[in-house]
Amino acid sequence: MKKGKGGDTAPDGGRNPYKGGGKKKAALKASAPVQQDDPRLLVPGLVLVKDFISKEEEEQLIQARPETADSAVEEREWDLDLKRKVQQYGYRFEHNAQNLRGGYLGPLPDFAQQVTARLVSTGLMPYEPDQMIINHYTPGQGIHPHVDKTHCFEGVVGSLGLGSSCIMEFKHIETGRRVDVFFERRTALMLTGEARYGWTHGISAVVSDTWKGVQFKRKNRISLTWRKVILPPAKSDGEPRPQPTNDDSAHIDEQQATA
Ligand SMILES: O=C(O)CCC(=O)C(=O)O
Ligand SMILES: [Fe+2]
Repeated sequence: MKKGKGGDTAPDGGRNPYKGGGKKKAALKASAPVQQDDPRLLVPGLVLVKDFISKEEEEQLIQARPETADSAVEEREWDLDLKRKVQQYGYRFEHNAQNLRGGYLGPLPDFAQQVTARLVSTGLMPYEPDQMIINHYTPGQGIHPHVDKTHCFEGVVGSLGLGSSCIMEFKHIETGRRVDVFFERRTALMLTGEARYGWTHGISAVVSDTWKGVQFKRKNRISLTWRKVILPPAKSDGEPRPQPTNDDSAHIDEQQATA
């Protein structure tokens, strides 16, 4: 897999096209299956791949999460600062400061290696991700509407939902138009292009979701989110020193820093 800056290997992999220097939009991969209502049309750049992993893989990932993992998996404390439990791998994003000054925590974990590789080999992720966040939600927990920080992360962000379905709410930043998307468990949800930069996404803090008249009770839900960080050039000692510029004022979270 060719490494490099976003945009050189895949559709919409580049920097924020809303800030100039945008890359031309390319067609979505023909092979990517899409769920009901074709959300690509409603939220351009949104890609949903149903059954991206099998039920067995889902179970393995849930069991392998670090709090229950054997010694092969790096022990990692859950970060309880937010209203949901969070763990991070790769580069650490500081939720309070909204930057990458948390430094490098090490490679992405082995237990997620297979699914990470699949994201890349299928072309969904146009580069090797070097940051992964695990969110753990109990019923009634969610995530505020936000745009994943554009000064910290490249143009494609991928999430995989485990254990529970939910509704992800998209809101167009300029028009306020809202689109709800049923985010089924085992589905890979990719934010590219306009979906990445022009819309917020969030999950309501509710105990059940109603989709097409059917009520879905929330269960414990774990999501894995892969991103590639935007790093400044390494310092002379060879240690990468994340020093993102704070050019993201147009894309702040609606309510608080969450992503
Ligand atoms: O839980 C999810 O599916 C979404 C997580 C998310 O948006 C994020 O961590 O930025
Ligand atoms: Fe996000």
